[in-house]
Amino acid sequence: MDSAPHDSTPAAVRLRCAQAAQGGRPVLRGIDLTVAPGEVVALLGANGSGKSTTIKTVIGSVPLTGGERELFGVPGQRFRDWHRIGYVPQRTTAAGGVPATVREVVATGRLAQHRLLPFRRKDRVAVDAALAAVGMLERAGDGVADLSGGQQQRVLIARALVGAPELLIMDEPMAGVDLASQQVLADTLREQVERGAAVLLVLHELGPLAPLIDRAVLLRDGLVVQDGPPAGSGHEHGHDGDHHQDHHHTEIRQGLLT
Ligand SMILES: Nc1ncnc2c1ncn2[C@@H]1O[C@H](COP(=O)(O)OP(=O)(O)OP(=O)(O)O)[C@@H](O)[C@H]1O
Repeated sequence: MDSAPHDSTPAAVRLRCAQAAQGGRPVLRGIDLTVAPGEVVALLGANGSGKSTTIKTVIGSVPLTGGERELFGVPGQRFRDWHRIGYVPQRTTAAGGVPATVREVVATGRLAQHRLLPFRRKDRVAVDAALAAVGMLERAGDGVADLSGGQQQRVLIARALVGAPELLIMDEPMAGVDLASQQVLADTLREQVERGAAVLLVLHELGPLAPLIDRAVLLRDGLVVQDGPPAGSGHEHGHDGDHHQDHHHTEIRQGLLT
């Protein structure tokens, strides 16, 4: 969890003064964001502050109207190595009525890997391993529509993990997830961090993931207003009794940002 990037190793994610609009209205007004290899960064902020839009500019589904984006040192427009990135969208976008089994959904996470060649044994092994990692192997043949919200979330995470990505991007992975699934997600994330993956995740509160977070980046109205170790992590600067120094830290500690 060394957050200091080596000079020769490009950041997994770099946004510089990123600007973006939603529905014709400016939403990001100049975001600077870096995720180093192996680093775990949480994006926090009130509803509408631009967290999801920031994630979407990183993966390219919302275009920048200004500023720059690099993935693994490559300008966003030229980046093609999508197998290096696992993405877990906000669950509402992938839920209801999908007529697919758990195994089929997770298998789509291998598409970038084998470039339209038929699935082979190692793909099947990878799918089973990802399902086992999130405790869903025994549900592999079930329809995703029959699962609880927390179980669906585990399936989406298995899909993102099945390609062993170097960068895992997750939008509110804990939202609407039961406690048992939250624990599975925290354990899964810890395993990814231990194998060296970088992680960028949107969170409403740090909650059970707090011990895994290297940096918390707080957004407000499309701007970064705080970027540093999460309060209470033991990494933060400052002195005991410095209560007045930074009320954003207090917001992060409380994890209540709305
Ligand atoms: N597809 C869209 N069309 C129009 N406006 C949008 C769209 N998506 C987001 N917005 C607006 O952009 C702003 C930022 O939204 P964004 O989803 O990035 O915020 P957020 O910080 O992720 O909040 P939340 O916690 O509610 O998801 C909000 O005002 C939102 O209403």
